[in-house]
Amino acid sequence: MMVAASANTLNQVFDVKNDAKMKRTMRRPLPSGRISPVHAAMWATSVGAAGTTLLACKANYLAAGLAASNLILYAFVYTPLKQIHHVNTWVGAVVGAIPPLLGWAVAASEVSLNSMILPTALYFWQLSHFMALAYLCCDDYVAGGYRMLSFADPSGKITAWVSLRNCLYMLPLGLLAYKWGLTSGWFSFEASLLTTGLTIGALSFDLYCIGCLTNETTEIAVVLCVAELRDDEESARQKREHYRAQSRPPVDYASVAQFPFLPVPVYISAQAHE
Ligand SMILES: CC(C)=CCC/C(C)=C/CC/C(C)=C/COP(=O)(O)OP(=O)(O)O
Repeated sequence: MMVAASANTLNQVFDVKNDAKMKRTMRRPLPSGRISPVHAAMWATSVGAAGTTLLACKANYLAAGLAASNLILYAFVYTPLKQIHHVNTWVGAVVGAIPPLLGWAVAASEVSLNSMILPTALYFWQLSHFMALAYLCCDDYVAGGYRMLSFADPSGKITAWVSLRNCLYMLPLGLLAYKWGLTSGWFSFEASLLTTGLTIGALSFDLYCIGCLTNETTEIAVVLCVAELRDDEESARQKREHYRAQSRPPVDYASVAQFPFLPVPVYISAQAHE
């Protein structure tokens, strides 16, 4: 927890200017000025060093090494990469997948094939999660200066496909955990039920983006598809707005559950906040 807190804090220290430009993150302690970057950096350094030392002394060097390397991967590789290339999402998914491996290393003093089930599930889940987030908050990410796959994908078709593909990869993991003797049959059943639910959600996202769940005409979809292949980011943004204005999802789908993976962030204007 201490090393994760340190990594998260460093991420927010490095991203402070970008986070200040995004509605989703602008009210966090650093961009809103409630905590200074120097204060945060000092906290991150001390808690990170203390956490790694504790792991090395009270658990084992494997756990301490995993924690320290994950901190470096998160704060010094993933964080700058967010502004350079959309591959950042795949790197970030590795970062988020390491904590259960770390827990395993603490308990067993080793990592084995068995220990990879939960990290693998988290890796695939995060890709689906961040694809949905990058699609829903696309303009916010553009404003923040980050690079996401959804930027050059105004119709959302590629983003939705990546989301669906990673949900499909999650489907057999519960069964695999049971086959490897890690869990009970009930766990396997419940995990399969949950991942099937996620996959159905991702499938509806996919169908929505290819136009099957909207009143959008095939003609618009084809025009946008061709436009995507040759457009720059600004015209991609205009096309995305045009696309959203043209294609309305079914009322229930939009109003009851805009997307099944996560609640859509609620933006409170600065005036309303005061
Ligand atoms: C031991 C150790 C170091 C564990 C780290 C665990 C951890 C904090 C994982 C988070 C992974 C991740 C990609 C977060 C998103 O960051 P983001 O910068 O994209 O999120 P944001 O846009 O909301 O700031």
